[in-house]
Amino acid sequence: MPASHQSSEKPTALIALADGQLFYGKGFGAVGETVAELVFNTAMTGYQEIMTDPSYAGQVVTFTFPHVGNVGVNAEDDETTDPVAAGLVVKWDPTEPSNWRSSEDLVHWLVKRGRIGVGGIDTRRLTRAIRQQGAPHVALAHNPNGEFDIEALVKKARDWKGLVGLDLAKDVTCAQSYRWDEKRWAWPEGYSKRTEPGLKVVAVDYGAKRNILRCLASAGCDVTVLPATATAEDVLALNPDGVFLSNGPGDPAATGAYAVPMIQGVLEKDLPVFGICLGHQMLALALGAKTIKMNHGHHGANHPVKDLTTGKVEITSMNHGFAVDAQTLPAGVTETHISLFDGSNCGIAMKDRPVFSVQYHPEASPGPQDSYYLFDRFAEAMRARRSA
Ligand SMILES: NC(=O)CC[C@H](N)C(=O)O
Repeated sequence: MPASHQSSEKPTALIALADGQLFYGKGFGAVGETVAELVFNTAMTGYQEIMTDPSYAGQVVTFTFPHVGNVGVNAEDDETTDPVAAGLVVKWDPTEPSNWRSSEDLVHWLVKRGRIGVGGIDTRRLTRAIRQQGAPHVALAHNPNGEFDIEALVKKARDWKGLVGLDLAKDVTCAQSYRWDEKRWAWPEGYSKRTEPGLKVVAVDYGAKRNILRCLASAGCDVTVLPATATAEDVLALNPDGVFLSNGPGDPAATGAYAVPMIQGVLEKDLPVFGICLGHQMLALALGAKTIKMNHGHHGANHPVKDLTTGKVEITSMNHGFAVDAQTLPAGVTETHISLFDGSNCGIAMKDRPVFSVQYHPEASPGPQDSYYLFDRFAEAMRARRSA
């Protein structure tokens, strides 16, 4: 069993919460400081996908599962080019990786990519603090000589303005449009390319995870990705069969300032539209509903969701700190999915139109694959429109 950080060792990392609570640990990865919102994730696998999920911009992730780093890091599982989460907090220090796909260990990967890790933390206590006070603002510091200016760190955490009102999609979106043809990973060939003619999908990138694009390709879509600030004219000029709205970081209300007019322009045409997570929230805003900040959000790979249209329960992957307020859904829009943890909204659809979205992550990366059917539902809607 790896030893967690012992209190007799001099701590080399500090997590300072805005309310003054301090958590000392052992630093690894990059040296330095960062200020962010602190969330916890309950997934037992997929730390690499979690660290590289662009929706985690502005957040430090506490892993409630203790064995993080044990399968190393590989060249295939990044959800975007670099880690986006601001840092990670774990109970056990990462051990030597053991996995046939591992090409690097987590610690060096974090060093190269400038992300701080903190080990030896009582993550149950920290998670309880997050649940009790709502996702706190924190300053994370890693200093090998163990010296910390505690007051300054607490002040930095306190002064940080937080995610409400913050548009981060602009920071993580692609700079230019591009085509995507890689399909989902499968044994034994790994990733393969879509070669057959496909349904033309424009995916608007607010911080898209690669596995979402792969799921679209596997469902038969010929995907063109456009930057977050694309207008309805840009989207419609490509004459798509359907429009996809991606996940992404930050406050949907802030990103909605430019995304909502684009979505409303697209909705004037009778096109299938599918949104995931931030894309779900912005579709809801475009339809006239409101979003709210949750207490500590949902982050994990074990979240039960009920599909109200079929009565089926799916176990899902989630990562969101905002939610659509179902009370504000206008006439003509139904709630299609709810969380069985807290009843919060997890999906909407327009009545009589193939326009729908979910709050969770059907691309399952990391997490269960119960919800892949949504990509097929989107593809079927596009095929139906073509043959109408
Ligand atoms: N995964 C996502 O797209 C997250 C959406 C949004 N930033 C939230 O935290 O709720």
